[in-house]
Amino acid sequence: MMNYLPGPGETDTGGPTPPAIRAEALTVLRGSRSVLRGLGFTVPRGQITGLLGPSGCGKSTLMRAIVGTQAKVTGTLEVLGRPAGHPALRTRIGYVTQAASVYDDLTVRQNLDYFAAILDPGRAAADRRRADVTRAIADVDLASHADALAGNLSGGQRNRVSLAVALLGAPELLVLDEPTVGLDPVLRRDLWNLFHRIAADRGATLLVSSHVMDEAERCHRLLLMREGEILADDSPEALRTRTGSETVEAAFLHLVDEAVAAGHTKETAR
Ligand SMILES: Nc1ncnc2c1ncn2[C@@H]1O[C@H](COP(=O)(O)OP(=O)(O)OP(=O)(O)O)[C@@H](O)[C@H]1O
Repeated sequence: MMNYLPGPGETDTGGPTPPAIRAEALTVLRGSRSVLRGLGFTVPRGQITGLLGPSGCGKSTLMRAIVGTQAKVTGTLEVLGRPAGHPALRTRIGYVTQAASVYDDLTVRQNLDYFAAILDPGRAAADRRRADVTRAIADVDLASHADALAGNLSGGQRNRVSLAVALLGAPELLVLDEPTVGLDPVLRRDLWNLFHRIAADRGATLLVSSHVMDEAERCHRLLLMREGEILADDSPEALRTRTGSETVEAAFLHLVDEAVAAGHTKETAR
């Protein structure tokens, strides 16, 4: 079951702009296991939403469902007003997986030229492509390495090339799967500053996963996950206040304890 709503620029329903993402009773099977179970949440436009939770809780699976590459998805999942995976969404979403997707035998600029040519083909678009590539390289602060072979870059620099590829075409929604993993504190800070610039300057929506709880404090909103379910969908401040916690990490642990206690109560009542 996938609902359909017209996107911007299409036959208008006259209603308000839909959220960047809306899920209702969203379930995903991997093999025969239910790895996402009845999720319901919305992701607002123009903000950074953090998707946080321990390893294996289903963050990557949820991101794959959102970008339309995950099989066995049931329930409602709308992205920018369209059902997830709709062909019209391809150029409106940028997706960065955990493994950097770059060609080692091409330079940074050649990598971007290649992906730009797929996104925006044809001779007539050559000037636009060149400008787009130069902007994306500058956005991720790699102008000084534009002519370096990707294979000679550090892990953090390669991650930034992947991010630059996702920024081509100025997508409305960026889905970034653990983009800061393995980066040193300075690079992590710089990348988060870049995410905020992208949201503020372009009004883009960012969904960023992490299992490092201190990154939660950098997000406008949080989706906290555990074992295939959403534990909380709120701002960091509201979460801390609601749970009487000093940090989002403490709030998360508080919510886990609550969920475990509720589970025990249910078991005992049976
Ligand atoms: N190809 C697969 N086939 C079957 N089950 C899978 C497959 N890939 C992942 N899973 C299972 O789905 C669940 C969710 O995995 P997922 O990769 O979405 O978690 P995650 O929160 O992104 O983890 P991490 O932070 O370690 O990347 C896990 O229990 C995992 O074992």
